[in-house]
Amino acid sequence: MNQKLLIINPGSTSTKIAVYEGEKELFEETLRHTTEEIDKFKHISDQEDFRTNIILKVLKDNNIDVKQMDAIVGRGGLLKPIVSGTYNVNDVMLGDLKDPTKGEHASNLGAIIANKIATSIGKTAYIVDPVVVDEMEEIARLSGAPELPRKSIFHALNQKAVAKRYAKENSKRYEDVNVIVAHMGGGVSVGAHKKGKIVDVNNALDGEGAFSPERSGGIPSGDLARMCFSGKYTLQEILKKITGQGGFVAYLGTNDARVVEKAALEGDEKSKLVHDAMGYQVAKDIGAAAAVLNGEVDAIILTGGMAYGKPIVNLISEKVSFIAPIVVYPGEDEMLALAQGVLRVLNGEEQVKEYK
Ligand SMILES: Nc1ncnc2c1ncn2[C@@H]1O[C@H](COP(=O)(O)OP(=O)(O)O)[C@@H](O)[C@H]1O
Ligand SMILES: CCCC(=O)OP(=O)(O)O
Repeated sequence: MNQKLLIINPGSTSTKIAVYEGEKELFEETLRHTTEEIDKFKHISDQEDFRTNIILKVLKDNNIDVKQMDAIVGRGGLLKPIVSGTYNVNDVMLGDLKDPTKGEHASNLGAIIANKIATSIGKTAYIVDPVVVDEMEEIARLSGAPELPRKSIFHALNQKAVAKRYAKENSKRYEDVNVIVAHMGGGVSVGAHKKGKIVDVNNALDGEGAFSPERSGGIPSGDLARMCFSGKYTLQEILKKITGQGGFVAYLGTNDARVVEKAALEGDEKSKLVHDAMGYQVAKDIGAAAAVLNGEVDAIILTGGMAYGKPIVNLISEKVSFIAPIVVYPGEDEMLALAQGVLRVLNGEEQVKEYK
């Protein structure tokens, strides 16, 4: 009999919920969160009740009985760097996710909420391919400051899922293709996938790569250092400028790319400039990833919520289609990928991993 799974996927601008029976989606809903809603909370872990309550309400409103679930699956957050796979939620993991000094991102809530619901019904909670999956080559880890090595923090789950989908749709194995994936969500990551490994990717959380609806992306380091020591800001305020209140939020006061796109199309010059600048930066990162892959690129995949936006897709495509064919998978395949990761474990095809 097919197993029933509740899937919980907290993103920086949304909470996505799904129920699967085997690989069949029975229910899916995306709840979008405005900057005002999210900004009320000092720490990500403070959002636990807010997001849990809306999840339980959505389930109730749709007559879904959580007790019927065989397992609960959450998006995995800011843990120590680990290999790709399915992990059961344990106390060490929960301790790291609840410790704000280890990093803060909405994905931390995936395991926390999944565990809370799983415990209440006596079932197990899992995560799959958390944002800290690390397959970077050694050469990619060096920044110019030895005490500040580069880190692999990105949309690992969807990057892997869409790259595998591309390979399958082209009758190839993921391990036999080179692709560049640009995930454009609340954060933006551009990954270079070389024969089944993501050998380089920007840290999508912490001030690397293109700016995004709510992140600064890479910013001038010297000016940032001077801003930090100007006496005008606390550490918390500076970190917020990088993650949460950067990008579209800083320029335009919204994390909603649909609002920015609409204003740009209606002639608002600032919205158009900011919208186009983000596309320009993503295109530059795709060019850099092509260099990582020595120009041997089978496809460039544009994905994430913003890949629904035709103007941004067109802008990026115009700049990088000389490198390889463009494939657009709007939204993400994260819910199915979370379900599949746990089904492989429940069906005995894969060993569950233990986070230490
Ligand atoms: N139809 C659309 N056109 C353009 N942008 C969109 C569309 N739908 C969603 N988005 C934007 O995608 C971004 C969120 O992407 P998503 O991958 O869902 O992110 P997250 O998981 O970080 O919440 C938001 O800025 C949202 O406004
Ligand atoms: C923490 C990296 C992944 C990321 O940025 O996710 P969102 O786009 O959901 O914020």
